[in-house]
Amino acid sequence: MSIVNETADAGGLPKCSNRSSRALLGYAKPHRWPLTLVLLLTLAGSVAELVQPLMVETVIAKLTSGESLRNEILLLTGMFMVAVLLNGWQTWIGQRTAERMVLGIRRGLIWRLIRLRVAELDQREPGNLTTRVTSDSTVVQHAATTGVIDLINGALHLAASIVMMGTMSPPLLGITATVLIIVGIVLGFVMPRIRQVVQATQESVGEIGAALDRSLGAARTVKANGAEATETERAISAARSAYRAGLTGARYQVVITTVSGMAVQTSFLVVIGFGGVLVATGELGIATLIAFLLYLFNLGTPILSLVTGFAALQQGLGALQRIEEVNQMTVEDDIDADIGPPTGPPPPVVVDEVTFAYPGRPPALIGVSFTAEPRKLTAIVGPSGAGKTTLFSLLQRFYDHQGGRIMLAGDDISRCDRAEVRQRIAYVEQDTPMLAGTFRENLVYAAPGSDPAAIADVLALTGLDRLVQQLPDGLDTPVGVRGVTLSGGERQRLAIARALLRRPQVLLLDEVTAHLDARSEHTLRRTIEAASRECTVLLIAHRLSTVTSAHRLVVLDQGRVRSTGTHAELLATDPMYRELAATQLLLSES
Ligand SMILES: Nc1ncnc2c1ncn2[C@@H]1O[C@H](COP(=O)(O)OP(=O)(O)OP(=O)(O)O)[C@@H](O)[C@H]1O
Repeated sequence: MSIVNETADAGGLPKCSNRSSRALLGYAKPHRWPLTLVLLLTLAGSVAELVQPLMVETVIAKLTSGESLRNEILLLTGMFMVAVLLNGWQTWIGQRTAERMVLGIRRGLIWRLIRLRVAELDQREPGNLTTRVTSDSTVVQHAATTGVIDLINGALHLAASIVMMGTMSPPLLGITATVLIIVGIVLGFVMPRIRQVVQATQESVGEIGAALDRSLGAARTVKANGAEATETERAISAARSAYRAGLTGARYQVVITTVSGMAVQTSFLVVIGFGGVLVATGELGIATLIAFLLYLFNLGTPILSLVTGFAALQQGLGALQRIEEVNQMTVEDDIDADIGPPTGPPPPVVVDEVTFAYPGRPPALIGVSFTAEPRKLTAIVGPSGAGKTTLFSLLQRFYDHQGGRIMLAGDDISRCDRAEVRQRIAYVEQDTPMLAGTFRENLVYAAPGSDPAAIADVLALTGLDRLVQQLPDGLDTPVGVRGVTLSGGERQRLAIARALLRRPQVLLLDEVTAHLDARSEHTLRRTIEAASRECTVLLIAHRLSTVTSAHRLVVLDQGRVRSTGTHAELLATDPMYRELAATQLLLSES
């Protein structure tokens, strides 16, 4: 089944449609006054158009009686000038309102996307989310401004034309109305389908974004695996879906414009024929017939306004559904509190019977309990998949634990604002991502006001001072996209320096020694020891050599705490730990 059909088959459309229409009006509401002004100006332009056939009728009447046309010509010139000026003003106000609206939509989306909960982000592709800000927002903006105005203007213009035509000749209006009803039926059939097509197109555009984001984000992996063809096909297949949906949309557009064009032309011919008979029998004046024909001819304008306004509205509703999806996603709304740097001595971290499962997965942590003492190093060890990183994610409140408590200085962190928790607990991730920018920007990322002395201290503590001296522009040297110009070890030390600069009370380090050579590891061990004299340090380690001197080791296995103790105690009591140590040739060292 094609994407178009899949979307078209989605159930619950009327309900969605009402919700989306309300949401669309919600976006237009803050701009109601400028939009009203634009509408009034557009209506003024329409009135000028509507008056013209009447004036032509007068001109023809005066021409036949040989009267002077001076006043009419002056009036026509004045109306023309006013119409041009009003049109310019209306265009400016309309465009400015449209830009303001799209800014508002984008601002809201950006705010939410950056605050999405980690659980939401786990399920979605970033590229697809991005296109909602870049692409869907403009479609909605077009619908809420141009679409709504075209629709109202078209409807009023059409109604006024029909009234004028009715006053001139009811029989000729009857002919015209029959044709208009046919157009209405066709529009009623085609319009809802346009919305489905637009939604399908926007989904495909989202997929193109997601596919490219995936390939470019992992460009080296793609190249190293020779996966260029697969990745190209993935993005192009989404582009093809957009193309197919676009073509279906184009077909509907053709149906609409052809039917409305033919309707106007047919009624024009019939009115000429029938009107000619009325003129010949003296039931209708020639000037009135010409004025009627001009109204009929000009009917194309309001019909086109109605059609384009309706189509824009349908398109907007389609795109709006994707924007509304973002508005339904859960966000972290407690991270904007202005919380100063943590004060007081470092607290213990008490993990008490904590249980957690990812959605649809067996529990990743089951009844985990231990205490990390302040100013001490607590190491978390255990085989891959044991739940070590998950534990850190809970400590950062990336996810909320489902059972038990995590206490920080006597407070249950699930009752604290995330802003406060993250201000007190610094986290150095496993793959230490860097941001494009300079070395300094990455260093002071979480502590922008740091003074040069504090920066020099952390650089010395992490052994980065020598590297910075060698960089061409020192701290102001760019580190490249995702820090590619630094080695893995340098990135890790920079990430630790960044965390330390914040002077946190608790420091979480996830596999920070993974990329280090013996010398760097030695430097880092000293750094960690120094940090653990200042704050509560929890360290996930695969390489036991980094944690043999830890105050306490917590051995996790399949989501449970298997044992706790010092290195020596665990060697004596825990066979699995002894085996881990043995595989790393530690037994001979100890
Ligand atoms: N975002 C996620 N969604 C669903 N399941 C997850 C997610 N992250 C981890 N898991 C699962 O949870 C379990 C624990 O993973 P976790 O990353 O905490 O282990 P770990 O001990 O840190 O492993 P490693 O040492 O290999 O990094 C694993 O079974 C993993 O597949």
